[in-house]
Amino acid sequence: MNIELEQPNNHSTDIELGNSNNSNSNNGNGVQLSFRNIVYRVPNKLYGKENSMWNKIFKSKDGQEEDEETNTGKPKPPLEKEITILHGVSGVVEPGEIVAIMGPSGSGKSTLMDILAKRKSTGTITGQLLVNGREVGDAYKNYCSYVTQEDILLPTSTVEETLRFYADLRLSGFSGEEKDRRVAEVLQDIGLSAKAKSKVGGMLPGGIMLRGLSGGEKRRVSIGCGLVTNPNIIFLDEPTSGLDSVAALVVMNTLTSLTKKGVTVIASIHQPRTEIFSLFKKIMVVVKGRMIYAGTNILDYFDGLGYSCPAHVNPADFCLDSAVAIGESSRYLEICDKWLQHWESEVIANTTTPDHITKKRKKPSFSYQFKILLHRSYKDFWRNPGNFGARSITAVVVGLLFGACFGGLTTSQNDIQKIIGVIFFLISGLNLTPFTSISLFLSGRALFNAERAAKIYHPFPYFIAMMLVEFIVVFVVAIALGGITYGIANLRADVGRFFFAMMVYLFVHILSDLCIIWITNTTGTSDHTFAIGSGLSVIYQLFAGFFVPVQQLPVSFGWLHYLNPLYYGFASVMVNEFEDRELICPTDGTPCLFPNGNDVLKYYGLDHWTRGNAFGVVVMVLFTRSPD
Ligand SMILES: Nc1ncnc2c1ncn2[C@@H]1O[C@H](COP(=O)(O)OP(=O)(O)OP(=O)(O)O)[C@@H](O)[C@H]1O
Repeated sequence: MNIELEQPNNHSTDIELGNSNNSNSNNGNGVQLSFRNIVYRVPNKLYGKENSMWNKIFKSKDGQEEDEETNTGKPKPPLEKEITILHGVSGVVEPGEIVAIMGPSGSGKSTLMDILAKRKSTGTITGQLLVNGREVGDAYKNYCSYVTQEDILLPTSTVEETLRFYADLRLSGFSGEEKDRRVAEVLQDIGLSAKAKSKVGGMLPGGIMLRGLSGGEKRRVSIGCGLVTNPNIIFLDEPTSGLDSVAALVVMNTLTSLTKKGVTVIASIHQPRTEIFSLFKKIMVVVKGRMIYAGTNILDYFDGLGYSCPAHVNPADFCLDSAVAIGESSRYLEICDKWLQHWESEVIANTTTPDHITKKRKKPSFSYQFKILLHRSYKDFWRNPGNFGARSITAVVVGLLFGACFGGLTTSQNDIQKIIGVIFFLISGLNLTPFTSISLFLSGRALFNAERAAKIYHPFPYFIAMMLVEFIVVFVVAIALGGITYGIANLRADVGRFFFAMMVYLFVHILSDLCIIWITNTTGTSDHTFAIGSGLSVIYQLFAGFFVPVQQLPVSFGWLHYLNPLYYGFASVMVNEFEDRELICPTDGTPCLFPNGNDVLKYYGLDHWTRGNAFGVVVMVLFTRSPD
């Protein structure tokens, strides 16, 4: 990212967020947001390819490039290294104003809003972004909140808990009572005091539907999350999209009531109905990355350009249609220039800068973030027992089935292959179980991404809290599956060796779980996670040393087993089971293949391992992978 917002003459401000004393009221102190000459460019990914393609097509036979002047008449294509998305956009939003950013699809509304909310992390941005006439640097985010189009909320939390979570993480330094009071105020602001104890609801990971709030109510909870910090400006990406007309109007009334408390509301909208359109005090129209109007009387302005709104036509529809028509007309640039001149000569001249306010916000410590995140994860875990239930019941059933197949094994030669089989299939089963949680990890990822975009916590405490709760399931699954099978299969009867085997199974399971979490977070889709994860598992199992002892693997890729954590898990449990163990030889004169467990280890190429060394590698792999 390359942000080059120009510094105005005024110096950057020291910012101080109200402490507990001003938590009761909303700011009362709206802020003026002005942006000047915002230009946004992104690299043109097609630049290189397009260049060579056009060169091939339009090079004449003698190697000269052709253009308008040559006999083909075809113009040379514009081969710019960067695409300009916004071309010098300027505007002012006054304190307590409610502003709609409109424009045809792809005109740059979301881009402009992301830049105004300082959420753009790619491309080059130039221009000025001023709060009450001053540049406020990194502290800008203390002034504003951003509400995304999707309501990504934790379904198992109540409305009150959701807001309290934001209050805990964003109102550092406030006492518990002050946070409660702030949450109560926000509940009132969004009109959901009566639903404070209702669960948000929605589709739980695994497909169970939890009954909860309506779409409009969820949208208001999302707005509430943004209001907890008492922001001066709130940005909303299409706040009414996806809602029925009544719910959309309720959301808009909520936003309008905020402006009466001094909050500045800026929303991108598509085609609102007339009642909603009329609630916006100012309309900004962006067409092809340029502002063509920003003001309170759009219909008159368009009328002056020759676009008159017919009677009984939704003015929002009319504005959008006119914007499209302007974008396609030959007068487009002329109209943009006209607006620019008007902006420079009249709007800037008549704009006064309100008094400056200061805001400062303390960040909660990592340990406090961890505490809050752990508390929420723990509650979510118990309120959504489906995944835990399914995974632990499956572990018990599979353990019993393993027991049925491998029950009551002895150390006779006939049972040795079965002992090795049960050891391998336990490792393999624990490697595959995390696949049942892909949807759980994916929903966690969506929530994490949304909350991280709002920068309410650091990923590290989130990851540790999430893993600690996940550890409960992993522990139960590993011990249930491993313990039941170990007991019924009558593996080596030694308390120390039993606990050692359980430890290895637990670590192999944690490692496999982390692997699936990592793939889920990287790919972001269940299909890709399943494809990559299952491919990896097959390779891991193939090279674990069970199907083909490692010394018998082809030399060219036999080394792969060194990279395979399942191999080390398998090796440590095998050594645990067989080292220095007398095995029963046949008495009928049949040759005795493995008179001692050490012979089994030798046959499988595991005789150079101690159980501690092999387990040590599993632990090492776990700790080198966990930061992922
Ligand atoms: N990082 C980027 N790289 C390349 N193109 C981009 C990038 N960001 C935005 N654009 C392009 O800029 C244009 C404006 O995008 P933007 O999402 O702001 O439009 P919009 O007006 O919000 O559209 P819609 O109403 O359909 O959401 C689009 O053509 C988009 O493809």
